[in-house]
Amino acid sequence: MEVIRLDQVSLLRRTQEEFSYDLKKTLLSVLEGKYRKPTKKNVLDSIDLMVDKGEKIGVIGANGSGKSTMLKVICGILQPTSGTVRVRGKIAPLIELGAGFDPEISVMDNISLYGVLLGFSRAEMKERTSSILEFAELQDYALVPVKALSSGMVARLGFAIATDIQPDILILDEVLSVGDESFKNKCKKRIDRFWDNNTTILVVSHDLHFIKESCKMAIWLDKGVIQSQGQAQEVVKSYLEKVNSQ
Ligand SMILES: Nc1ncnc2c1ncn2[C@@H]1O[C@H](COP(=O)(O)OP(=O)(O)OP(=O)(O)O)[C@@H](O)[C@H]1O
Repeated sequence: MEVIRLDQVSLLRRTQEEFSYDLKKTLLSVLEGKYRKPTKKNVLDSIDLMVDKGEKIGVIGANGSGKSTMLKVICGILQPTSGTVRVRGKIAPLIELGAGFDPEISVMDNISLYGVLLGFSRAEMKERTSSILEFAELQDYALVPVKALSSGMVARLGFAIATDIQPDILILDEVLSVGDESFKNKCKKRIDRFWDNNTTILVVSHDLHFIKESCKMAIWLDKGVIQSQGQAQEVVKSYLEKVNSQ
């Protein structure tokens, strides 16, 4: 059964020049005749993708090739400029952990808020609050505003909420670097459990050995275009051939 489908998905983003827009610099460059109109670039270009339930897919490619952007489009964090995205089931986006938190309200209230963003009801989140606090090891911080937590604690909380129950789809960006060593081990164990079950997993990584060993399928993105997709062993092989020939 198909759980993710992208049809002709493209996403335009402003280039860095426009991003760091500076009026004084712009005026000067106009006066000096050096002004260049800022451009937009296709960060994702006509992506077609179909993912079946339970598949484990590695996403590889050079820096800036659009891997994280594609995952964010699948999670609904970014809207494509054109094309359609269809996702069936509950997604746990382990990407930009805690980005949806409200720093002014308490850890407990953020658990409800974040859970609702992920598609769970408030009543459901209330029942799960204690197990989430326990996993995040933040029981003593339940009533503290999130702005008073360290960044590692925020990431731990985000991870604990998103993975409290087994998601249908797990989105992982890079090897998890959440919290300290002992917390990392705890996260790894939880993810390994999802890996053994029927969860659909998409993982971005530069660790090609890990992708070959852990994922059956892989996608190679190059400048926003899918260069190749198929068996992980084959895709990694052709990616390495291209890299080594440069
Ligand atoms: N907030 C942003 N505003 C404008 N452009 C962005 C933004 N975030 C990323 N980009 C651009 O989108 C392109 C793809 O970035 P993305 O982060 O998806 O690449 P990536 O393949 O995940 O790279 P990496 O391996 O370095 O993590 C890059 O050219 C980057 O400069």
